[in-house]
Amino acid sequence: MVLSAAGQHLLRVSRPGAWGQHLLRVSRPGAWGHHLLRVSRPGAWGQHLLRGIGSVSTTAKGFQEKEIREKLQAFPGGSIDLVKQESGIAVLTVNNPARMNAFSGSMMVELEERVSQLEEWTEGKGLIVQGAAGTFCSGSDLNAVRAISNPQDGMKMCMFMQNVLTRLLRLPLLSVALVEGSALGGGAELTTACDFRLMVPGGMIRFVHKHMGLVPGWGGAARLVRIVGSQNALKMLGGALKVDPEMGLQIGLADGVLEGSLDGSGANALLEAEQWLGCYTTGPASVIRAIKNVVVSGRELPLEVALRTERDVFGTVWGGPANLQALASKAKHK
Ligand SMILES: CCC(=O)SCCNC(=O)CCNC(=O)[C@H](O)C(C)(C)COP(=O)(O)OP(=O)(O)OC[C@H]1O[C@@H](n2cnc3c(N)ncnc32)[C@H](O)[C@@H]1OP(=O)(O)O
Repeated sequence: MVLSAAGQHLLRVSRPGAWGQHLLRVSRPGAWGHHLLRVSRPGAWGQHLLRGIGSVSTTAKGFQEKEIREKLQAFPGGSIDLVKQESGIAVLTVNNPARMNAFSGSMMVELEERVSQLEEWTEGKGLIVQGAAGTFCSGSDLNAVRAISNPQDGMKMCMFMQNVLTRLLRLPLLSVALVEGSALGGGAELTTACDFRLMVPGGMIRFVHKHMGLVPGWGGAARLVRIVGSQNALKMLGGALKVDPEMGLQIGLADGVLEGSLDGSGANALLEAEQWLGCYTTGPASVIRAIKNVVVSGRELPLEVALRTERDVFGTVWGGPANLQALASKAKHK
């Protein structure tokens, strides 16, 4: 259900007149340029609203998702692979090693499809996002970038990726970016679309946009400010800083440093990441997903709406199987 009038606070990045003329407005609902924060509301007790709080509107003026999908498909290569595991932790792999896991156009479209699959995965609790072959992701495929370097197409690609990454972050799963090797440009933005970042020694997160004559456009700057604060974000973007694991920990970008691969296959780092994430995903899916939902609403919604959402989510777990079992076991929390 789309939030109704009083609670609707919409963050809109809108465009007056021609493509390329950017105006950043924080505004109220009504006219054009919608980025809607949607929450679903349970009709009755026990009804699960854990589809997450959000599909993002793709109806912003000038943005025809079908059209941009077709355009992106014209730049093939690589894949986005998804493995859903019995443990409730899925692994999403950015797979284009010949181009250091750069995002081709078809990979952008595949990412959207994988996010849709994860939105439908009701048993899921966690997600690890990694790159293939020991490196994370070198951003958008520069061959595709060159071919769609006109402002209209660039803006459409930007909106497509911004929507997809917003949906990724809002999934009712605790998500981790496993950063082995380099996360550059759009790859750095991708790391911020996860709840946590784990870095492997030698790993690097670097917003190289400035050197490309750009700023982040996939939502990476907005998310970065929320993660490390505006001072650090300014330094990272302004200096195109190479953030290694040590600096990552220091500024709060990294949540942990792993030992990393023993054999260069990435297997050990993935195992370590699964163990790390397992500390937070142990327990019933309904509860873990509810935890993510209340945190996302607290982070993204105005307080009044977040409190209402929290009540609604609370209603989905109160008196539920996990709650009743805990009461029956007279659990002590020493
Ligand atoms: C959203 C905005 C954006 O994301 S803009 C894109 C930002 N990213 C970049 O500018 C990355 C540019 N690439 C690099 O700096 C280097 O290739 C990095 C990733 C550091 C790897 O260096 P190095 O280990 O020496 O390998 P290399 O340069 O020989 O690369 C191997 C092959 O991969 C390719 N590659 C790499 N990155 C991209 C990319 N983003 N798009 C397309 N191709 C990429 C290289 O061109 C190279 O290909 P080839 O072997 O020469 O055919």
